[in-house]
Amino acid sequence: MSRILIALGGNALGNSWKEQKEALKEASRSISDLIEKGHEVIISHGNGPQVGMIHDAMSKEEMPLTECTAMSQGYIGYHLQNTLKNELLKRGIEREVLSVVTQVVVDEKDEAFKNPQKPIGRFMTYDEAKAQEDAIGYPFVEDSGRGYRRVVPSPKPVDIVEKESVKVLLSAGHIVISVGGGGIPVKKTQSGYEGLEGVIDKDLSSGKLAELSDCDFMFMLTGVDRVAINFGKKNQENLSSMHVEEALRYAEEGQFPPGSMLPKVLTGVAFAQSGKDRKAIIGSLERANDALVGKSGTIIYSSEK
Ligand SMILES: Nc1ncnc2c1ncn2[C@@H]1O[C@H](COP(=O)(O)OP(=O)(O)O)[C@@H](O)[C@H]1O
Ligand SMILES: NC(=O)OP(=O)(O)O
Repeated sequence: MSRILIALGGNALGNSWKEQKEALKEASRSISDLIEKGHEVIISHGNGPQVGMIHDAMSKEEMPLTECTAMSQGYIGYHLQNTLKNELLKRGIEREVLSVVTQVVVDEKDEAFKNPQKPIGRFMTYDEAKAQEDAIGYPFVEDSGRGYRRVVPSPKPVDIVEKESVKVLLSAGHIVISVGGGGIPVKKTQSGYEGLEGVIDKDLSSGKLAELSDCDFMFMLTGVDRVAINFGKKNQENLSSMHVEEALRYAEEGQFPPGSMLPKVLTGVAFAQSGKDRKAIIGSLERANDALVGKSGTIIYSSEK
């Protein structure tokens, strides 16, 4: 039996509440397979498309991104609690599934605040993105051949405020959802914690949570079956495994874009190096079970495969 953190990609959640619920029914089947096999599971999720949608919808209120991330934790967390609980009940498994609204401490001097790099919201054409930049001042980037998206600051996670509660819930046997959307970015002040504008990368926060909760495996489930080098080019090569040194070399060569695959690979490297026999796997949700037995996904390892 292993303890596994599963990080669900924001883009694997669809573009509307209906699509999200259907996608999470599918995710809940894969996650339940792991639970049925006796593994302990912790879940985190992205919120890039969703936090952009919420921010746009709340624009009249000028709702800060921090509050929008909190809303996305409730919105996605509810669907996940509901679909996973129902799938477990169908299989005769009685377990509590609950979301922890999670704050993540960041450094207010993080360079990311001056250099927005995290794509959020919907994919746009160049002309749409440029018009939005001219009208509202939102900078944008091209995102992995899929279109153009708004970018926001994405500070690195330093600590998880609710980490002790997460550990208590896990040791009581509950299935916990935490650091949704990377967690709500906060800074520590003399009088407590205060929200900061940005969206933390959920893979980086998930890596922290996986280390703190002593996981054996960390799954980053996204839109591709495997990490590739020369991604999107004629000579694309999908990788079934990467030693940490190989992964860092590819990262140096610029094989992984900063707003998408780079944080996953760097998180995988840090997790694999953080303890003996810890392994990170990047792969697709549909093939999560295959990935656990090495038939899919890209395993990142530091000692033995
Ligand atoms: N080298 C690469 N190998 C595989 N996928 C890549 C690579 N570079 C960019 N990508 C793209 O990055 C995406 C994963 O990043 P992203 O969509 O931000 O993740 P998430 O699913 O967590 O939201 C993949 O679906 C793929 O389109
Ligand atoms: N917060 C975050 O990293 O979301 P995505 O995984 O959707 O980009």
